[in-house]
Amino acid sequence: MTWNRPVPLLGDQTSASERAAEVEGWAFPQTARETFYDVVAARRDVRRFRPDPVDPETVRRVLAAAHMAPSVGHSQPWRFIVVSDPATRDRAARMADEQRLRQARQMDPEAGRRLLDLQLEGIREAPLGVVVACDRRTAAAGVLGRATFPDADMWSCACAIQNLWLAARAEGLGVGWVTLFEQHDLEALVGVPDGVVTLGWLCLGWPDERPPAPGLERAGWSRRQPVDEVIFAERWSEATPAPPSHLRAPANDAVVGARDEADVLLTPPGSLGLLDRYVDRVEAAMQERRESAPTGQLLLVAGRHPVTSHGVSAYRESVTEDVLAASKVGESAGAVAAAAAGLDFEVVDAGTATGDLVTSDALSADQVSDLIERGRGLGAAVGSHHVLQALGEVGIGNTTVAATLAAVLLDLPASDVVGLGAGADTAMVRRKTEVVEAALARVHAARGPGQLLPEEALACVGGPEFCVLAGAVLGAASTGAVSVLDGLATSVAALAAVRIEPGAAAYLVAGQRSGERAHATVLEHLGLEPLLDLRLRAGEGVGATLACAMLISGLKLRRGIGRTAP
Ligand SMILES: O=C(O)c1ccc[n+]([C@@H]2O[C@H](COP(=O)([O-])O)[C@@H](O)[C@H]2O)c1
Ligand SMILES: Cc1cc2nc[nH]c2cc1C
Repeated sequence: MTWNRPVPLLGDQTSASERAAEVEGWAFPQTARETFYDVVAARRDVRRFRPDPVDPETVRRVLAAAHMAPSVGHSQPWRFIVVSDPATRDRAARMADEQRLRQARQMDPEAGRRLLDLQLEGIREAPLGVVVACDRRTAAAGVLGRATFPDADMWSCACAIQNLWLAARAEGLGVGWVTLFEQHDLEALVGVPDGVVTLGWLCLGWPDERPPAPGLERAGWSRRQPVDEVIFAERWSEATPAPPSHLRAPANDAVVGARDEADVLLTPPGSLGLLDRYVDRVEAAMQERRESAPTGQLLLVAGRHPVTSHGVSAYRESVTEDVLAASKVGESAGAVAAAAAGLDFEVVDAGTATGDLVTSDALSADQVSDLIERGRGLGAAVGSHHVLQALGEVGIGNTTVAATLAAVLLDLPASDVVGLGAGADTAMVRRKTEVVEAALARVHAARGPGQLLPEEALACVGGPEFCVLAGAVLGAASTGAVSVLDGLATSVAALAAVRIEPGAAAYLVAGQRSGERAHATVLEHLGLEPLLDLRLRAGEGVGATLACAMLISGLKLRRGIGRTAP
């Protein structure tokens, strides 16, 4: 049965099939595009103006274009103070002249003379001045996008200036941007309050020069760099090259194909929220693998840790052996969870670390590379049968190891990474923190400052299951299979894997966020939002398995929901 596509009454009414049929359908006609590029190429910093007035309607069109500029978090922080009073323009011109003389004095005589030759009379001549101001009184943290780039509001105002400039050029008006002011002088001149800053003075009027090339270029101050000198491929060209990643994310057409496929369902696009985003990821992987049935396997990896001698776990080490044995007969939590979710199950003993982190490295470099290789083989084997690899671990004491590894990989203090593990009390948390601090101090003393390579971190403060799990992520990704992470330990292992091969990040799903302290931070660094948040601390891949069941339901929804006509 094919249903009518529910066309939304709001927003974008195009369908995925329309967009796919004509990817260039958003372009303007050829002549309009040519005109646009002509305007961009012909924009000049104009310094000489005719005294003729500018029609207020034209000024308004130009300012409205400025107001159409992009702004961070749609904050529209710009304000345009339009100055026509000749007395104010005179005072601004005098201030700029003063700065020009002051700067010329500090330059070598030749450059100074050329600065003095520069035309600044535009401030007096142009009938209008526009002081562009940025209202910065909203806290950066309150604006989407400014918490991380606090100056993005100023850049938004610069975008507005560029819009104004291009619109003015199209109208035949000239604009000259003058920043030869002391900030506070200009701000006082037009009376802006505290917390509002100016981006300079724009002279606006009919031009009395029509320069074919930039004035500073003609005056020999500078030249337009060839465009190829400012475009780098992939990375800054002076930087040392990143380690090559052999892994590739699913091709763009697979990712877009997965989304397009979802667009024709009889449900609002993206209605499954975060689950939809992860289903897109798995669908893209399945398209590349030319697979139609979503199946998965839980890989449960066990490890043993001499750090337990420091009293960091509420349980005896023998629990690890019990869980291993129970797994073999299908009675561990992980084994039962896998069966309940319809996943295949494999348990692997990765062995015992040889050091306690505090007095010696957990593993040798050779052990680490052997264990990673072993993991690669296991992950690739899972990937040869299944698109989903749920990851789990068991290892009494390994939350202390996971915390230390997270601290080393992310440069965090012990207090930010130590958690309750399988059931620590306050005294044990204190002891765990001291152990992590001691391990970090040993690493810093032995290796000095600077980041360790992921393999070095695994050797210094890792453990066998962490190496095997990191390898399993890489091995699965190499076959195009997606790894579903469980608690802190599997996530830290995935972080190490992504440090080894950045391409692996596209093949990860955060199954859950556990109660372990550092888990949220590690997931943030992986750029992953957790599907579930149940305060689990079961380990053994129980959370990953629950998330896999949900992913498989999501994939089945995708396949089962009725299709609509394009
Ligand atoms: O997955 C988690 O976030 C998680 C949180 C707390 C404990 N665990 C499990 O408990 C064990 C480690 O806890 P601990 O206190 O001995 O470090 C290990 O076998 C994990 O599978 C797991
Ligand atoms: C019983 C038990 C089972 C576990 N499975 C993973 N970690 C564990 C810790 C304990 C204590």
